[in-house]
Amino acid sequence: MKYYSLHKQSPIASFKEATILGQAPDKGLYFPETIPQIDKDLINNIEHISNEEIAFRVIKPYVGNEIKEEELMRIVSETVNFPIPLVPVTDNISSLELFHGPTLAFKDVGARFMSRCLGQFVREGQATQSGQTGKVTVLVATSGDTGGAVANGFYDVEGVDVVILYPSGKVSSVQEKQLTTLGKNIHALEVNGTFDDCQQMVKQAFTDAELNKQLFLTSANSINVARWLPQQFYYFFAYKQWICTPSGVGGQPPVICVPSGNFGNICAGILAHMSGLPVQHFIAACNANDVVPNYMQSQQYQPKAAVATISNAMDVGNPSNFVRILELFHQQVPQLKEKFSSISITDEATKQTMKRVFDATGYTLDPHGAVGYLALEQYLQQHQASKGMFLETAHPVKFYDVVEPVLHQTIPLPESVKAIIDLPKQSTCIDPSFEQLKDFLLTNR
Ligand SMILES: N[C@@H](CCOP(=O)(O)O)C(=O)O
Repeated sequence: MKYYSLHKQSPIASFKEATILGQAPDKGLYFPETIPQIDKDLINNIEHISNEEIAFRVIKPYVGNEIKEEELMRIVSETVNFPIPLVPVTDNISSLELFHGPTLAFKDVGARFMSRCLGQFVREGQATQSGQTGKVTVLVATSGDTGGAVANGFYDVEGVDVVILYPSGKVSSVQEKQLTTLGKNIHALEVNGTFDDCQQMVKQAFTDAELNKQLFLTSANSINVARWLPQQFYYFFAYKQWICTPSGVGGQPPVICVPSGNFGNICAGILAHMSGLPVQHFIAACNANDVVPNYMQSQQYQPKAAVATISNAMDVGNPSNFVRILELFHQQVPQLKEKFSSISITDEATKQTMKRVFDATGYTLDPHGAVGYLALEQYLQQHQASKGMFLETAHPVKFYDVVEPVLHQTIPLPESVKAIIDLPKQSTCIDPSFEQLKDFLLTNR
């Protein structure tokens, strides 16, 4: 598999090159030259195939021979070694629980896969250039969940330093502890700005000649193909379970609703579908950050400053991966509209949904899941013959300060949260200034 830059001004890259670079030199996102078609046997017999094998067969065409088969099998096995259950919530809505990994969010899948691939390339000595320190510096911007997952995935990985930028005061207290308490090779920069400022500073770093002469920088956001592509796995795991539920047993493919911020997750789902995974329709559920819902109405893509909401991991005003979605549909809006809708949900409606669903079913939604649930419910009201699932992208405990007062319930702390909740935060405060990021990187290399 080869990857081209969506800006079409950079040389074609291999999986290894695209992983190591993160973003193409012309600032474009890498995109696969072809969309591999999944062997029909995988879909037809999926309920008899292990998650490890599904993941291996899905990712293998994207990796090619750049990682040995037995090594790739080890990487995918370690990536998906926790449960990803599909849980029925009502007669026509199920929840794909993606929060059973180490940092309690869907980002664990991509972060674990990418950290292991990059670790392998570093060990092989292929991730350094002359004049640099021999270390790779992973830069990542987070609105909440990516930071913790990347910190956990890369913690103590030899030859890799991680620098996480997060918007001060705009992530939950559990998310902040996850990304600021590990120490060792993990450094947190608390930026006095928004997620978009953080993302912009990170992207600028990849194009700064002086920085790139002295440091080997890469990205662990979903702009990196090794973070983005493995997110396809759980759409296949969802389908494997879906066909065994009353909703899927007649062969009707699901509507899938994805709480969306940077749009890497839903973009991976659409890619899986285009490779052959049966899906009826995709819904991108957004909070008040409604750039994509607006685009679907007006066909005008107008990024705007992110606004803070209770589903903070989706507080993104300029989603990086929407360009990949347009590319998947060859920039054809009618085809896009047939398969993809986007709905914006307010904070008030999010809270009401959390309460209503808990009272009616006993199911605890986190604020992101509640946005997904409500958007799906609204869609199904207009499409009564359909049934679907939403992705429950994070554990409600990550947002206990929002969830507990709404439900009037206490959410028990899992061991992984108990272990960090009282640890001191270690972070460096900076302004949303590229020069300050650059100083930090050059001083701390
Ligand atoms: N929602 C994200 C924002 C970054 O998204 P990514 O998938 O590109 O890493 C977060 O939680 O940080």
